[in-house]
Amino acid sequence: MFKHLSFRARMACAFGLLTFLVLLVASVAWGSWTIHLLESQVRDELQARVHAASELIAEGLRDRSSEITDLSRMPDMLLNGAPEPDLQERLDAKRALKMEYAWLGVASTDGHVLAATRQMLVGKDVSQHDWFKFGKTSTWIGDVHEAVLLSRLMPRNQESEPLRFIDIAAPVRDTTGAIRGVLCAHVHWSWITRLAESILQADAESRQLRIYIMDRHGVTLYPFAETGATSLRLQANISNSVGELMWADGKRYVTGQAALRESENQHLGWRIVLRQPVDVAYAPLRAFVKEMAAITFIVALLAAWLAYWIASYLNTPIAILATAVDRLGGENAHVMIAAHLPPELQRLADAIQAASVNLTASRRDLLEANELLEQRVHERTRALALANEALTRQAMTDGLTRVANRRAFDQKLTEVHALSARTGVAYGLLVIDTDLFKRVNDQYGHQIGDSVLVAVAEQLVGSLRATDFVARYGGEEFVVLLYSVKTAEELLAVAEKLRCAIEQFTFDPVGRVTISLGGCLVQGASADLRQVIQLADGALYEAKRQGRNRCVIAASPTSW
Ligand SMILES: Nc1nc2c(ncn2[C@@H]2O[C@H](COP(=O)(O)OP(=O)(O)OP(=O)(O)O)[C@@H](O)[C@H]2O)c(=O)[nH]1
Repeated sequence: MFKHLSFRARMACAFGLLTFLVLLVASVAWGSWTIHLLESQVRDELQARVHAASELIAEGLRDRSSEITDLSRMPDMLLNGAPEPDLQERLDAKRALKMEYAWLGVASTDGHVLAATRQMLVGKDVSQHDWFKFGKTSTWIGDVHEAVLLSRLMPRNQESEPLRFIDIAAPVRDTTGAIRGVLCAHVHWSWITRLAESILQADAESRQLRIYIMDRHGVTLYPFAETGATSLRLQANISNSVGELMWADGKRYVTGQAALRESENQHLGWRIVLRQPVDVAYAPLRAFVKEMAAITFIVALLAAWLAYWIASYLNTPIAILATAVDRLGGENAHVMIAAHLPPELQRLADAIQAASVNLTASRRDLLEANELLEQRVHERTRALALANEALTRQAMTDGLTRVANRRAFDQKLTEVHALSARTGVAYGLLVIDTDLFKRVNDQYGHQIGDSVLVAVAEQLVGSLRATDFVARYGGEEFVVLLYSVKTAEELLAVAEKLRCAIEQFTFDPVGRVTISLGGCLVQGASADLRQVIQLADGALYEAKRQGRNRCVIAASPTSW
């Protein structure tokens, strides 16, 4: 898949992947840490609040308990079993001062109310009430309960909810320490719940924060709507805890709980519980995760661009080297790498430049060698041509007289005859025989005979125009082709000229030598070659017959 990618693309992919992985790991680690931190903040806040509520209620109960204890120790509250005269006013004053007191009263040792705020329940028998039973021995705080006797006598703030109290009772003793009665205060349950609610801020509803007061068995005491329900299994051994718990409604809540701090005479076992739905509590986390994903995406884009830029930057020197290597294969292999490169690549660049210099030198040498070779080939070819020409000339030249031989004559005659046949221009043919040459040989020897033949050839050539053709036909016979003659008379004149030239030449040591000539004027179209030769030979024969050293021109074949 990657093998077709360029080096730059591969590096960009590698850098991009690496950056992406680093980002992924970093964002996961950072995200996990931040989520853990935010979760801890949510839990810590819940725990702090529920702890504050617990402390508020504990402090309130302790203060009320102290107040009732102090009040019960008022000297001479019950004189000889009867309330002192202004006890009624004192109880009313206390209630007026602390509105959480619903009712304050003092009962005799036989359980009859002797004095009470607004004289409510005075004379009533309370001997069966817990507060009376337990209050006779020490200060006692009772669990929440609905109003029994007072329910019809006292106004209710919330019609939907029954009047509920907690009781605080303390023994009333005389100066000897003997029990004279029991002082009891009914404290509004709503005062407790307000203390609990007070730790919730204005945004509690929007954040769906809800506070509970539960007894030691997890039965809900507050809020009223869930009173008696067991909404949550409490963790009995954990006085202060916070965590995500499944509630009875099947939903998960971040739940903080704190056991009520109690004094010796207090055995309520309440737990204050504060809960918030998990999805609401961790909503900021979801927002955070979205923001983080967006930031990671943007950073990944930037990283991808950065990776491409780095890949391009790193690839630049390699691209320069690759271009230089490409140029090595070009016509001009001379490479100059001027870029500033890292040391490792600079070594490579130096090697390429050195290779370029060597290559250039090698090419120059090769070029020179080629030129030299071409020159030699040319010279050899020329020499061969000359040799061929010489061979051809040799093959066409008579070895003794250096004029053309019979083969050359046959070839020339064929060409001339054909040309004449085509153009209609006549040519002349002379056949020349050295007279009585046998005697020369016999008398002077063959070598002298040869020199005579050579001299005859020279005289013939010297007497003719350069354009005329002289050949040795064989033995002591020569032939001449003449292109410039147009009539038999002209041909005869040339023949006579040749005859005279030989006749007048002195052949050393032979002296005079004569030749006989037979000739004919030919128009190529009028006869074939064989006829032309026979005609000239016939004329020569006639010249011999007439006594030698003479010229005979045969009649032209056209006239036949
Ligand atoms: N030295 C020499 N002699 C040659 C050569 N070719 C031919 N001869 C001689 O030339 C002579 C020709 O003799 P013949 O044919 O009898 O004719 P002739 O003696 O010239 O007499 P006519 O032709 O009748 O005038 C012969 O003796 C040949 O041997 C040659 O190349 N060199």
